[in-house]
Amino acid sequence: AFVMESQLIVVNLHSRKSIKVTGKVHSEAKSFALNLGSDGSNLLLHFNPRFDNQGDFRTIVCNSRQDREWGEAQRDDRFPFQQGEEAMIWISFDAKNMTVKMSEEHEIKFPNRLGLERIEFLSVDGDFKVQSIKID
Ligand SMILES: CCCO[C@@H]1O[C@H](CO)[C@@H](O[C@@H]2O[C@H](CO)[C@H](O)[C@H](OCc3cn(Cc4ccccc4)nn3)[C@H]2O)[C@H](O)[C@H]1NC(C)=O
Repeated sequence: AFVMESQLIVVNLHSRKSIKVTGKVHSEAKSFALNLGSDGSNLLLHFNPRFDNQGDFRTIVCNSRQDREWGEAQRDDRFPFQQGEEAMIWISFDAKNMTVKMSEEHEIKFPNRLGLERIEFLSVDGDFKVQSIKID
C-alpha cells in the first residue's frame, strides 16, 4: 500500500505570479490533492483529481477551506490525468479567481473565496510524486 505522505512546500506567491507543479501520477492512483493557501486550515484551493475515490470517478473536485470548514465543492469531469503518467499543473490567481491550467485547451476557474493576495502554503497529498515546482 502507498504510504500517504504529505509533501509540504512553503512558497511565497503573490497574486501576480503563477506556480507550475510537475510530477508523476502513481500507476494505481485513486486520488491526489494540491492544497494552496495560508495554512492547512485556510485554503484558497484544494485541487483534488479523483480517479476512483469517495464515489467520484475521473472527476476533479475543487474546494476552499476557511478555519478548517470546507466550502461548496465544485466538480469538473473533464479529466486530463492518466495513471502512471506525468502531469503539469499551472496555478495562477488574482483577487477574484484561481485559474488551474492543465494543458493548452484545459483550464478550470475557481472563485478566490478567501480573497487572499498571497499564498504561503502548498501541500501535495496522495498518489502524485512532485518532480518540480516553478514560480514565475
Ligand atoms: C454524498 C454524501 C457524502 O458526500 C461526500 O462527503 C465527503 C466528506 O465531506 C466529501 O469528501 C471530502 O471532500 C473535500 C473537498 O470538498 C475534501 O476532498 C475531503 O478530503 C480532505 C482530505 C485531504 N486529505 C489528504 C489526501 C488527499 C488526497 C489523497 C490522499 C490524501 N485527506 N482528507 C474529502 O473527504 C465528498 O467529496 C462528498 N462527495 C460528494 C459526491 O458530494
